[in-house]
Amino acid sequence: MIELKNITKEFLQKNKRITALSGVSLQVPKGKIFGVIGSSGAGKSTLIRCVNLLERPDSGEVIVDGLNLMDLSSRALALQRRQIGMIFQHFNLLSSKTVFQNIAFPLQLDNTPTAEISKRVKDLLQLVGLEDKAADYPASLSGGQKQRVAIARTLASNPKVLLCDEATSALDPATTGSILALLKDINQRLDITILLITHEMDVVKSICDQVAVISEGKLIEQGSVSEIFAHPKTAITREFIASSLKVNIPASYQDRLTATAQTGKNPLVKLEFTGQSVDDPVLSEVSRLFKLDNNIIFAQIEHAGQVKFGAMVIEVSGSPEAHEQAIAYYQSKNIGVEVLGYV
Ligand SMILES: Nc1ncnc2c1ncn2[C@@H]1O[C@H](COP(=O)(O)OP(=O)(O)OP(=O)(O)O)[C@@H](O)[C@H]1O
Repeated sequence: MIELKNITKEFLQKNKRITALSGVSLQVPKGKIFGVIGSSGAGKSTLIRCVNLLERPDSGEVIVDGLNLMDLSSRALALQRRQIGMIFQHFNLLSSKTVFQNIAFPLQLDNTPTAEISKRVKDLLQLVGLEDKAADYPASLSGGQKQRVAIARTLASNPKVLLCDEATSALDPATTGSILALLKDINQRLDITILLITHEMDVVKSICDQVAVISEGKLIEQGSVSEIFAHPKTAITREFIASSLKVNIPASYQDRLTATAQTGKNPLVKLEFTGQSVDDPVLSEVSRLFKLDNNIIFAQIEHAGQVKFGAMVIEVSGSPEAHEQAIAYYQSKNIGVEVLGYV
């Protein structure tokens, strides 16, 4: 549905050339959700804005639904852009118009008959769960509600493609979750292809089928989400994956934690499960084999695609020899092990 071929884009900043995108190629199959993740300044916004030619690449091809947008006249491009919806981090709603009027706006521009507009807006309000907000103004809505209005407004033109420019970055985690669920619902129910950019691996993990990692204007890795989580090839990708795991040691343990072993203290061990880790019941195996006990202090195990990954912090009792053996055992199963200290 979307294909970028060898896109290059440079900007001039104070007489200096900045390469925002260099040789970027990607394909988003129809009906899929494709995420592009990267840190600040990596080129994400430039990339997504190239898809509807809000930013015109210096070279390369932008093909959407079989049409090379770079070849189109401005009239033909304007028509084609209606097939490509876009939502933004800061919603971009018209503050002087009600929720209803905001959603109706693209339909009015299209000269849609009033009765049809009324029906379509009602259906869209229902789809995004805002039936009771039709007469409200954006200022009285929460961030999540504003983004729902923006999504409804974009869907009013029946786009085939939805571009999401950091659509959840201004929202709290719970609201982020509900907007991502709405995007997934729209993708499945209306068969809309979604390309999103984000700096959060959580977003990728929760709704994307495929992901590309962008760094300094280049796509350094891309593949299915489970492939990338299972076999990250670059340090940057590994960092993004690690950033979606937030290991949390309770204060009562934190207070007692010492860097060196002491009599009467047990090691506090962090285990990291990645796509390479063997999927065995390792805690009970270790306990049986080496006669030690594991007390789980913290655990976050998740699934992305078919891959299990996550982290766990355990307090391990038993002899020092048993601890050594357990650590070697975990390592043999490709589980990352780190002794955080002693408690
Ligand atoms: N209109 C512009 N004029 C000059 N330089 C620009 C312009 N737009 C982007 N750039 C530069 O291109 C590079 C990529 O910027 P871009 O906004 O695409 O990155 P990003 O990954 O979206 O970053 P962020 O997450 O901070 O928004 C940066 O060095 C930026 O300063």
